[in-house]
Amino acid sequence: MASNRLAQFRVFGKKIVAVGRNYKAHAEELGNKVPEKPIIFTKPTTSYLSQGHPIKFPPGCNDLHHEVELGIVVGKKGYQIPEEKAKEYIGGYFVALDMTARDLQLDAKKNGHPWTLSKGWDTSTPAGEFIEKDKITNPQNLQIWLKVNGEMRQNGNTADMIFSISYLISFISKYMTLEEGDVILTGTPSGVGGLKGGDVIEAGIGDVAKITFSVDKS
Ligand SMILES: O=C([O-])CC(=O)C(=O)O
Ligand SMILES: [Mg+2]
Repeated sequence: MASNRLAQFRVFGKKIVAVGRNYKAHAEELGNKVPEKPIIFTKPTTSYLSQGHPIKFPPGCNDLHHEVELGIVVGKKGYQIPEEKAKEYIGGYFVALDMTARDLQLDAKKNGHPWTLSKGWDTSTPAGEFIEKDKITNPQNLQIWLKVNGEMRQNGNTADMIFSISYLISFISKYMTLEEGDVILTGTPSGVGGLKGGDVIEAGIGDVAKITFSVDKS
């Protein structure tokens, strides 16, 4: 991928594919079973938010949660990608937040309904700048962390993913073509929690990348 700007994956990326409960400790903290195969959902690209703009509460939400995640930017088109070739399809990385209206999601879960609105409203995917692939030697050994108002809330390591990045690329592409600029959100470690208006979120991947976003409850 030539340019290193977020705009790059906005322009080319057609979809955001997200993975749920990919860290045992997070599945358990919300009282969910540890999955035997990846739980996949999608978010619209209109949910992207770049730094300098506030995260908004969606209508009807009183329990807005942060979820920091390692984002993978797909580097080239592929369908039914073998796991051993998956790394060739990684174009780069970014720090992402999979913002979640936990009360709306709980309601959807109870009724067996999709999570789309609880994960997909405008501003629900705050994203950092594109990180070149060669800046990260081992994406399965990265600290991912998130602070709210300076206090550490999430502090995990990508080594603890249940399903590896290569496995996820192979699994997702069995069903849908991955295209250049599409992104995969690889799931959140434990420590998710509620936010209020005026909170400031800082999150990052080790010392490679950091993002800052404020929360607006108006
Ligand atoms: O909402 C959830 O708990 C599922 C999810 O996105 C994650 O695990 O990252
Ligand atoms: Mg998530």
